[in-house]
Amino acid sequence: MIKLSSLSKAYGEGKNAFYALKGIELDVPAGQIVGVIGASGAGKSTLIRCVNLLERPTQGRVEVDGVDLTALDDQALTLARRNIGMIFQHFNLLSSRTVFENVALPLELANWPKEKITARVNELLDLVGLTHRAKAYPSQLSGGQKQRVAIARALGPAPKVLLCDEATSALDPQTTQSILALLKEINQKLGITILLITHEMGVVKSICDSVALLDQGTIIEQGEVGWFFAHAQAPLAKEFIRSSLHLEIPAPYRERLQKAPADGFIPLLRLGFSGNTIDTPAISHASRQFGIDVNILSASIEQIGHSRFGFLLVELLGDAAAQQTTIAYLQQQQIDVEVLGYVQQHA
Ligand SMILES: Nc1ncnc2c1ncn2[C@@H]1O[C@H](COP(=O)(O)OP(=O)(O)OP(=O)(O)O)[C@@H](O)[C@H]1O
Repeated sequence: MIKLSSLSKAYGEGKNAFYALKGIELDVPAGQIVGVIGASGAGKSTLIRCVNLLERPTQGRVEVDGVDLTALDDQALTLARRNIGMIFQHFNLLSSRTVFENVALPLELANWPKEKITARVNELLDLVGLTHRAKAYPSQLSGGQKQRVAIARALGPAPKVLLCDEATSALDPQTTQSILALLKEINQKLGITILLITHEMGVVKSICDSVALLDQGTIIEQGEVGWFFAHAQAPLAKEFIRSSLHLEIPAPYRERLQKAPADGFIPLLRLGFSGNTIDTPAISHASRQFGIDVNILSASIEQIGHSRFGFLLVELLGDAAAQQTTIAYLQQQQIDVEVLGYVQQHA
C-alpha cells in the first residue's frame, strides 16, 4: 500500500546539504500496521512527512496505493492526498471550531454537500466515542479526546492510509493504550493501513505487525515484530527492546554495584534470551556442570506472535574460574551475556 524506494532527503544544498534520510526501502502491505522507531533526530518525522509529500524527497519514489506521488502535479497530488490521513503528536485542532466543525473541515474543503457532511461527522464521532462532545471546543477536552477528534477528522474522506506522527507521545500511559486500541480497531474494522512513527517500543509491541528501526537516516533492522524482539542484532535494536521490558536493577544492588571485579565480589549479569536460546535449560546445565549457584533477581519473558524473548538479572555464586567458565558457556549457547558490575557476596 505504501512503498518507499531509494528514498533520500537532504536539507540544505551543495556542500551544506545534510541527509536526514539515506536510501530508505520500506514496504507497508495493505491492511498492516507498520511502525518506524528511532531515537530523537533519527529522521522519523522526515520519513513520515515524505509519505504525503509534506516534505519532498531529494531522491527516490513514494508509492501510495500504486501511484508514484513524486510524479504528480499539484492538482493530482491534492486528490491523491485524500487517500492519506494524518494525525500528529499535538493534535493540530482548530481552537475556534467545535469538535463537530473540526471533523467537518476536510469534508467542507472537498466540497461535500451539507447533509452528507452531517451524516459522516456523526458516524465518525460515534466511531471514536465522542458523540456527546460534538459541541465542545478543543480547550474543553482532555488530550486523549483531542486525539480522538483528530482521528475522526483524518478518517473523514475515507483514506486508505493513516499516518501517525508520534500520536501518543503527549499522552499518559493509560490514555496511550486507549488511543492505540482505537487505532487497532480502525485498522481491523475499516481495513485502513497504518504507518506510525514512535520512539517508544511499547507502542510497537502493542499494535504493530512489523517494525523498522531508523538510525541516522538509515533503516538498520526491519521485520515482523515477534522476529524483531527475538532476533534483531543491532545494538540499538537491543537497547530499544530492553527499554520496553522494565528490567530494573533492584535499588539496593544498584547502590552496592562496582565496576571492577575484586576479592569477595560476584558478578551481576543481564542474560538476554531469544529465539532458540529460550528453550535451552542452559542455566541449570551450567550450575550442575561448573558447580556454581545462580541467584535470579529479576526476570521478564514475553511472547509476541510465535517468538519468545526476555531477560534475567542473575548473580553468579562460585569461584572466579567457575564464573568465567559459566559466562563462556552461556555465550556459547547464544545467550547475550552482559556483566553489569560486581557486588559483595553475602557472608
Ligand atoms: N527543516 C530542516 N532543516 C534542516 N535540518 C532539519 C530540518 N528538519 C529536520 N532536520 C534535521 O534532520 C534530522 C532528522 O530530523 P527529524 O525531525 O526527521 O528526526 P526525528 O527522528 O523525527 O526526531 P524527533 O523524534 O526529535 O522529532 C535531524 O538532525 C534534524 O535536525
